[in-house]
Amino acid sequence: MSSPGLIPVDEALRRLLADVEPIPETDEVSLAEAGGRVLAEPVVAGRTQPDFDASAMDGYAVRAADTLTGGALDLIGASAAGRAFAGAIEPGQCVRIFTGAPVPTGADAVLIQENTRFEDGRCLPLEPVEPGRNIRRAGNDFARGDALIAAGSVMTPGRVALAASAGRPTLLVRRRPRVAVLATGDELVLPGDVVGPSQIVASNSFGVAAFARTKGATVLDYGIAPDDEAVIGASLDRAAAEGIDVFVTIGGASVGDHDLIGPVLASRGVALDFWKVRMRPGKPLMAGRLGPMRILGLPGNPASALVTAVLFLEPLLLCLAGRPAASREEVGILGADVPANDGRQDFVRATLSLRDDGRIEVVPLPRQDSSLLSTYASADGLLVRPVEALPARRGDPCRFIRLD
Ligand SMILES: Nc1nc2c(c(=O)[nH]1)N[C@H]1C(S)=C(S)[C@@H](COP(=O)(O)OP(=O)(O)OC[C@H]3O[C@@H](n4cnc5c(N)ncnc54)[C@H](O)[C@@H]3O)O[C@H]1N2
Ligand code: MOO
Repeated sequence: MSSPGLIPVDEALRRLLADVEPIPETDEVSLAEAGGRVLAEPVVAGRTQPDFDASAMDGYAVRAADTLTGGALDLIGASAAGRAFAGAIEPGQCVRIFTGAPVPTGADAVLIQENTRFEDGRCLPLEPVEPGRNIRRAGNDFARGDALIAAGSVMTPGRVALAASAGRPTLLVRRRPRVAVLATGDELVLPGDVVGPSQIVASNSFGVAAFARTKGATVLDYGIAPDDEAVIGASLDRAAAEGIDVFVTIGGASVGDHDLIGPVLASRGVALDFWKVRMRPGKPLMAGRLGPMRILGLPGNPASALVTAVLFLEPLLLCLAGRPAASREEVGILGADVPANDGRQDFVRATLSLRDDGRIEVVPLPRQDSSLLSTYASADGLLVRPVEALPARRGDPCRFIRLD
């Protein structure tokens, strides 16, 4: 079955991301706040690590040649992390040393304590060590001036620690994309409010906002607008005035008499990049821009709003943050037979589990109606069924996207 007038998911994504520029503004943040942020400058080492030869083990700093003779060594002092031994080791001497401590002058190896016997104040090496053994050379990790982390990198925990080690208390990162979320619909009330006849509790904006935050955005909740063009329009104007990068509306994206997002955007002269995508759920998805502000009109059905957020809002946020928006599709194994697909690319809510052979088994959940939040919330991923896919059997390879 063909679906005229709908554009393929890939094409919609291409149009959405066509000329997105990374947000140029930056924030200076402390290291404590830097995790997950995108670096706006390279991190260059302001120091050398370690900046002295350091012991990698607890034991004795020795002259390696002295351990070949089998004779006992005189203990002349100790070197601990933070408290170096001030003197130098002469032939026949050793210094007690601990992991991370500076290796004393004259020593060229560290003998681990398990390979020694201590008798009458003297240390007897039980086996020889070669020069350099158990010593971390100065500059082994990095040297002052080394380029450590490139601009545009996401600050993973390891990179935050590296920046700390390089001596940086703060970092320049790209400003987070600012997202405003507006729920629309006369039927909506806030969670906790009295639900009148024919009303429902607004849920999607909370899910979409939580999602956008986990993807690095600052999110403003614009609340609920009734099905009223003036109110929705005022919200759009507010977003433009507040410097919002992505204005996300939920609901009112379809063709009914009360679906007003399209008319409101038209009234502000917004040319839509696309409307209606060849996908399920999420067909009535619209995208446009008002000046520099991107607008994503997500469909109102809960699973449709959340799936389109995963497929479109996430890559848009990544691009705005200057991060590559690579495909998140992975290969798994079908855990159940699935029927042939029609003309819309299907994103089937599914559970994922690790099989004994290390592959991921993807099992579609039984009820796929796009109004079902209970199904969405118990899904670990989305089974991706291409347009017009043939029936597939349990055990066949398949593609899926993880939900996190
Ligand atoms: N004649 C047609 N009707 C519909 C079509 C179509 O192509 N032709 N598409 C259907 C599809 S697919 C979807 S998805 C929905 C989406 O329509 P809207 O974006 O206009 O969404 P609404 O009508 O406003 O709401 C749909 C549904 O979702 C509930 N909703 C809305 N907002 C929220 C919210 N923030 N939290 C929780 N639930 C929400 C709303 O009450 C409705 O039940 O249109 C189909 N119709
Ligand atoms: O695609 Mo609608 O998004 O099927 O419910």
